[in-house]
Amino acid sequence: MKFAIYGQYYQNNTDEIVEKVLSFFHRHNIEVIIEEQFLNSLKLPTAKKCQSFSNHCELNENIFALISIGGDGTILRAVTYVRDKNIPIIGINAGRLGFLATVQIENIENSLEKVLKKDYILSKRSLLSLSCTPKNPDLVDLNFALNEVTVSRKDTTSMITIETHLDGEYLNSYWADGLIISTPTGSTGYSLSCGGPILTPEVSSLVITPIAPHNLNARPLVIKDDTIIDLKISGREDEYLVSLDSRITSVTNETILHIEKSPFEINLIEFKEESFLKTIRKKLLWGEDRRN
Ligand SMILES: NC(=O)c1ccc[n+]([C@@H]2O[C@H](COP(=O)([O-])OP(=O)(O)OC[C@H]3O[C@@H](n4cnc5c(N)ncnc54)[C@H](O)[C@@H]3O)[C@@H](O)[C@H]2O)c1
Ligand SMILES: Nc1ncnc2c1ncn2[C@@H]1O[C@H](COP(=O)(O)OP(=O)(O)OP(=O)(O)O)[C@@H](O)[C@H]1O
Repeated sequence: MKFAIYGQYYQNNTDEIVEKVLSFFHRHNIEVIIEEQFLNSLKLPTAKKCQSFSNHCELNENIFALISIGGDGTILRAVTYVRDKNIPIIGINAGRLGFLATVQIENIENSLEKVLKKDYILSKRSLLSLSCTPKNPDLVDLNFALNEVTVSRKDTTSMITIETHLDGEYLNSYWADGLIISTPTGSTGYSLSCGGPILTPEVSSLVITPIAPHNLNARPLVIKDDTIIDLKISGREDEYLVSLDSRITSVTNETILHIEKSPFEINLIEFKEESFLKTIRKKLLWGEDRRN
């Protein structure tokens, strides 16, 4: 059995967190491989003895799970290493919200113990894939998103028009700052901030949420997740922005975006005491009513 460790940032407490993880695995005689840049940032002597990986090709199906140390942003990056390899992700929350990264630092050992006993739930998360006509080199390799694909205006305060087709049929042209196509996982991220509904992770749906539309009659729309979405954008500037989770690039106005569900899923390791419903209550204060 072998585990991979990934982190994006080095902070005052990073060595302490990694030390907890490594000493647990050392006690259980389990091999660990650490992402190269993260490993180089660590000062911990025990970490220096571990092997490293520097890209997704170096992770294979022998890895039992990838441990992401950081916040939700780090999990989104961790997905770019795991891709379609079926390696589950465990998120240790060293950040603020930690909506996807649910293991708290004080529960590291307890949670890893449960992983070894297989006392966990694999939460299957759908992703979105993006392709463009004509092709855009920036969107060939990392063309998938766990949270959402967003289009938004660039270098202008002027709104853009987003002509939207679902399975080839015209839906409408949003006149707005942008448009979010969100997975169930992403429904608690950017889409939520723009008035979108929360989807539980297992539903087979996507949400189309406009960003500040100048219409009273454009509301978030829930659609089947096997729908093929085509977007054609026009506006005063020649380019607009496309983002996949936290990665962003510019695209010219003539480009047509094709968005559909990815052929693979990401498995997030969850523990019974940190279910999705508990997480929305705890981290989004869902349903909190101070009067009662
Ligand atoms: N106005 C907004 O709410 C807004 C704007 C831009 C991006 N985002 C979100 O941020 C993500 C990128 O993360 P980043 O770290 O690069 O940006 P960031 O540093 O601005 O952090 C975004 C915040 O969104 C939270 N978040 C991310 N994914 C989430 C999810 N699935 N459910 C609940 N909360 C979630 C993170 O915990 C963090 O607090 C995007 O995928 C998008 O969902 C939100
Ligand atoms: N390896 C790490 N060690 C210690 N702290 C970390 C580490 N990675 C991230 N953090 C802390 O978490 C913060 C946020 O990290 P990250 O970008 O992964 O998440 P985020 O998208 O901002 O989401 P969240 O709201 O969950 O923190 C960082 O600014 C830092 O304070």
